[in-house]
Amino acid sequence: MAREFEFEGFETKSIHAADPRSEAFGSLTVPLYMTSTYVFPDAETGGARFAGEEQGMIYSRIANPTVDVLEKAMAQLEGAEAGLAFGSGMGAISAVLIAMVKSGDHILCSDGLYGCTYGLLTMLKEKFGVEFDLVDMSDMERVRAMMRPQTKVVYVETPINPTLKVVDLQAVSEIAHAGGAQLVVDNTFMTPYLQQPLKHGADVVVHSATKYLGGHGDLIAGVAVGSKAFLDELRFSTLKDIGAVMAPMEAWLILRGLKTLSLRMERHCENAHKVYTYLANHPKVSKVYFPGAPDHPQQELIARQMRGSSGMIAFEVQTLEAGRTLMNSVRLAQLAVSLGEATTLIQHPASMTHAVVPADVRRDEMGIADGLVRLSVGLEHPDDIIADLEQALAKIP
Ligand SMILES: C/C=C(/N=C/c1c(COP(=O)(O)O)cnc(C)c1O)C(=O)O
Repeated sequence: MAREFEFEGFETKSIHAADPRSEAFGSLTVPLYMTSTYVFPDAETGGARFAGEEQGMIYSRIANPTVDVLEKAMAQLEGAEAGLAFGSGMGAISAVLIAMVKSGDHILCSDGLYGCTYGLLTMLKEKFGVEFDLVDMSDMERVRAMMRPQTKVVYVETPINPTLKVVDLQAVSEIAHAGGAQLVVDNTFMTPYLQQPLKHGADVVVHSATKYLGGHGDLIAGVAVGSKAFLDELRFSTLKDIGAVMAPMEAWLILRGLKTLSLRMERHCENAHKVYTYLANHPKVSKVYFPGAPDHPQQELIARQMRGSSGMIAFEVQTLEAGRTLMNSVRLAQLAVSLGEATTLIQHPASMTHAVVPADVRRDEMGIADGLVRLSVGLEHPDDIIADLEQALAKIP
């Protein structure tokens, strides 16, 4: 079980949230329950647990003791009543959205989303008649105008993958709630160390735990946090019956990642600021998108909503060819999708993470240019990251 807190510091909570002392032997780390099923003491107990009349483990697709500790730890770090773990970020997102909508409903989204999230929305529309629209959420009048009586969910990434635009959660939540909709926020790029959307009016927060939460590029996982009532509903519906469950090993690794989350996010932020300054002054870089930019137009909102920039930077070079030359020339950064781990990663959204988005939507609504490159700034020495970019940019004719 995760302990109830008498300490306030995030750094303390993220280390002590997983309190295994209720387990046997007093192990300091959480025991790893590599089991698919649980033995009932007698038939009556088995029946009572299936009927929901008695607490207790039934089957690891429904709950697992190691995963349970992670769920409670994530709820505490995000300031939620409850958490639920999934086998991937997309598993969490699909379970939440499918639970919230039915045919004929409408989802209003930020005008930028991870490519597969857009793919999921397209599938829900084409196969199940759930409509969705993207809207520029820097214009609240436009958001209000796009709400429909059928709008059940307002779905937001902030900062947006990959353009890093920031959305005012408090303002959007007021519009969503006034229209009878729930606000779902994907907090993957920030983590609860840098941003806690529930404090700004979100109803549910989702994460790709694959990224900063695990922090070491060695797992795929997802998490949702929110009200206990909603997450209990999810557990026995779109988790249990669709089945995108998190394995106990992944939960154990994420709990280990959480212990250094605050340290790692501080270093990701620090390194990203140095890399941003380098890129912003480079003659071959035409535009840089970074929430930590000192002249960022949304400074007031960023200061109110975010504790730091995180480690993500997007920037444009003149052409797609120039971008490819750059990506083919890095030697320290790795040319790979994903983000949020110790290794600096570089990728090309238009042809990789967002290739699934129709070109007109990708370019005209999401603002993803063909020359846009996305950098997940890692934990290497910043001088080495910059020297690597310097030699790679020099290769652009
Ligand atoms: C290759 C994956 C990338 N992203 C993923 C992602 C997911 C989906 O998370 P799983 O990959 O299902 O854990 C959810 N939410 C956000 C904001 C994401 O960036 C990527 O961008 O590089």
